[in-house]
Amino acid sequence: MAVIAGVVLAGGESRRMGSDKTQLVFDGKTLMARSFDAIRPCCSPLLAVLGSVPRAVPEDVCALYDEVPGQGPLRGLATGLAAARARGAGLAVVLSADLPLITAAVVGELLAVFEAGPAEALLASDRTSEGRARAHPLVGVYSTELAEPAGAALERGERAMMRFLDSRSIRKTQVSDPLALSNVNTPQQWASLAGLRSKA
Ligand SMILES: Nc1nc2c(ncn2[C@@H]2O[C@H](COP(=O)(O)OP(=O)(O)OP(=O)(O)O)[C@@H](O)[C@H]2O)c(=O)[nH]1
Repeated sequence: MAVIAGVVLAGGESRRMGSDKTQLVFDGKTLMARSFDAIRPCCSPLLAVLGSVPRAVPEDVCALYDEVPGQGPLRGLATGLAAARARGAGLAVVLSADLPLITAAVVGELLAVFEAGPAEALLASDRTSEGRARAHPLVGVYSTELAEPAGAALERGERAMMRFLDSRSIRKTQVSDPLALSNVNTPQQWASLAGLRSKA
């Protein structure tokens, strides 16, 4: 069976949140743990890509550190894909660690769509309130062969993940549960999510 790694990027600084958002607890679990719960059914090995600072990771997860810290999610992606490839994985599901509503069902959908028409990456997408398609690069399936071009782009000074991805062969797909793609960046977003929950 093909090896599909599960990679969670969790090396950010959470400046807008003001405290480490990967360790915020939603429904009894940290956001980092929730991302791993979503990929665990389909993926092994499980890798957490931290920046340079150690963080708690689930027991079955291998913690890695960015090859060069402080360069943002594109470096986390390059580090995670290189480590996944070194462990024999041709593909990796890549998630951020700030997705309170992410589900294994969405991850399963992405893998099924990827297999139906492979590309270098398949990104989940939803629609903005103006109806424009919006891709979520940190909810996606990636060929681990992108590790090298991502590293080369970083060497050239590129930091913007979407600019790098737009230069590659990528596909986007709308998922059936767009709320699952909501990520939290600020205390206001976190509070409104908690409000949503208390109404449920
Ligand atoms: N490994 C790694 N992950 C990162 C890095 N920067 C951000 N991430 C992760 O990528 C995801 C999206 O991060 P952002 O919200 O864009 O950045 P952040 O640094 O966490 O937050 P801000 O400081 O508010 O921008 C989160 O899961 C972060 O933990 C990085 O330099 N390395």
